[in-house]
Amino acid sequence: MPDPIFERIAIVGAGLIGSSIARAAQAYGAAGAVSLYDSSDDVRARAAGLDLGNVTETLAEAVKDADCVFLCVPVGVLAPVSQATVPHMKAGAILTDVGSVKKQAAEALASADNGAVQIIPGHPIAGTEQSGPEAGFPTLFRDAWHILTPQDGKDEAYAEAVQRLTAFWTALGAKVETMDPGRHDRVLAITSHLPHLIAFNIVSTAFDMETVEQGEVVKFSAGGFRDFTRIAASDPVMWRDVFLNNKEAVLECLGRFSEDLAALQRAIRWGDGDLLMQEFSRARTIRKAIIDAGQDSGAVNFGRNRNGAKDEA
Ligand SMILES: NC(=O)c1ccc[n+]([C@@H]2O[C@H](COP(=O)([O-])OP(=O)(O)OC[C@H]3O[C@@H](n4cnc5c(N)ncnc54)[C@H](O)[C@@H]3O)[C@@H](O)[C@H]2O)c1
Ligand SMILES: O=C(O)C(=O)C[C@]1(C(=O)O)C=C[C@@H](O)C=C1
Repeated sequence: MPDPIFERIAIVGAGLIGSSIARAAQAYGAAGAVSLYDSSDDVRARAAGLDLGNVTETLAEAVKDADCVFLCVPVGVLAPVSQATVPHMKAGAILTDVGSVKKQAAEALASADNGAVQIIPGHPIAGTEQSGPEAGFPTLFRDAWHILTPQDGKDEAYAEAVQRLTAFWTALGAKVETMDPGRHDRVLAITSHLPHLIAFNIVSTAFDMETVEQGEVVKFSAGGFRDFTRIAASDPVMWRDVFLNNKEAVLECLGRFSEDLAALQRAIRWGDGDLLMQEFSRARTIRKAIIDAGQDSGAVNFGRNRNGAKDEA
């Protein structure tokens, strides 16, 4: 095994993402030691039985000797968790996060800046609909993008910290790219946030229709609907926080989406088969381009199963 990138890392929030980082860091030798803390007594007890690293009873204990601290909590609590974490960190250590929204995360982490730690927000574009410490797996980040949104106008020590964090995620199998947080939030609004909103909504509509159709919606649910229910099974707290903290970009996408949906509705009403053909063919081309990009560069991470295998075109 190569030398670890960090002697010790700390993970705050031992759920799907936190436990996957712990597993991957150990499996690929990217960290010499791993400490974990979670505010839930139940999660701490479960994590302690999973061989993820040293599960501590306090936040301070977990982060005090860490070279890099990963905040893996819902984005709504990033500010208070950062403020509770930074005073216990070593000088020069890195504070990063995995939040699905980046403008708000950058502000939340910066609110705890004491001038002694290196703050580098981040987001792995990899996940599943599961939550909790049992749901994590070491190959989650393999071939997936990891986006870092470093702060502007920093010194050489900061650039070195960004390089080290990049090396860590690369060791976990991810492809690292840096981006402006606002741009990240606009891109993710259409590729991740809106699809989740649509899934939550369609499942909710089906739930209401279940009563009208006397239990036959669930009984005869077909493949397309089942795929939506997987996404809609995602953690409600995480997604509430995503929408509340990426409001502007999501509302912008939703406006355009509603207009395009209305055009399809109109085409169905007026029997405009040409328009339907045109739109559906375009969508098929996009799906093919995504699959081809994934095969060429290994950079697209979707439809990943727990074993890390990709889905088929
Ligand atoms: N689930 C995904 O697919 C995915 C993908 C990429 C990024 N993310 C981001 O990762 C973060 C974590 O998501 P997850 O899916 O691992 O969720 P999860 O529910 O599996 O884990 C979150 C953990 O954080 C803990 N927690 C909550 N508040 C805390 C606090 N104040 N102090 C310490 N621990 C606290 C919870 O007890 C829980 O165990 C979120 O910010 C989410 O946006 C999720
Ligand atoms: O595969 C899934 O279940 C996911 O929803 C993962 C997914 C995504 O939308 O692609 C969800 C949220 C993230 O912040 C990153 C990845």
